[in-house]
Amino acid sequence: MVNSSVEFKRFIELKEVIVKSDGRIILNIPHAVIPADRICACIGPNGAGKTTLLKLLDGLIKPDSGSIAYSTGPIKSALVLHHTPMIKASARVNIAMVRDADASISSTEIDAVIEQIGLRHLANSPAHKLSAGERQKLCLGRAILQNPNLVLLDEPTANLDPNTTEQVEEIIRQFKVQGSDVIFTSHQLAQVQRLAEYIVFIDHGEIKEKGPVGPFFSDPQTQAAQRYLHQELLAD
Ligand SMILES: Nc1ncnc2c1ncn2[C@@H]1O[C@H](COP(=O)(O)OP(=O)(O)OP(=O)(O)O)[C@@H](O)[C@H]1O
Repeated sequence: MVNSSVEFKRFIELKEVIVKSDGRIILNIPHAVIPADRICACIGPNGAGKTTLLKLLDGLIKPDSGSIAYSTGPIKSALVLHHTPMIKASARVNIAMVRDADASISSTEIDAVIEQIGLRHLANSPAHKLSAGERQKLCLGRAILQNPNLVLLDEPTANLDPNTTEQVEEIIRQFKVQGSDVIFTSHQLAQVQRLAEYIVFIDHGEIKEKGPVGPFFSDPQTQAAQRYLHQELLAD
């Protein structure tokens, strides 16, 4: 397993991390270095602990024990989860809610982001009536406006059609271009191969394998990863 931080310009180091829920260990990471300087995909079976890892990296949850440190020191992250609730107001108002945390965000910036995510024609429509794909774009727009060092995306294109998936993938690439590091989860292996440069494979709350995308797909080292890839490819 590649575990050296030397090869990464920016990375996140987890040490002796344990996360429990109702007394059950749901994440157990004795030591891991996750690169932040390249688009990283966190994959693994349902219930493996991927979302929990994203929440942990965001600081939304704290580990029961252990530490998480960013090589650059404290950073600003933005987490985009599934099914983010919308308030009963326009898409624009929902996007502009990021001002609650950062009043310096201007109307011009908000308009530019609405344009970037392709929602200009829906800016005044009620956000709670948006489709799943439009809603996801809105959430990504909020994340863009937060100008994070690290953006964490939980299954960003789950249930989206191919065209919307492509649009959302382009928004994700733009995060990188605009200087945000990206870690996302996905069950879509073709997407992972399109977008990611590095894989973190989680199974039963443990990082079983990690490394560059190509070797992971062509020659997975652990039985767990081999089994997962085999099953997912059958499901595709
Ligand atoms: N708030 C919670 N309370 C109780 N258990 C939780 C909670 N959040 C997660 N879990 C449990 O932790 C485990 C890991 O969940 P997590 O959502 O991180 O998995 P995942 O890999 O993202 O799964 P999926 O691919 O299905 O989204 C699961 O067994 C889940 O039931």
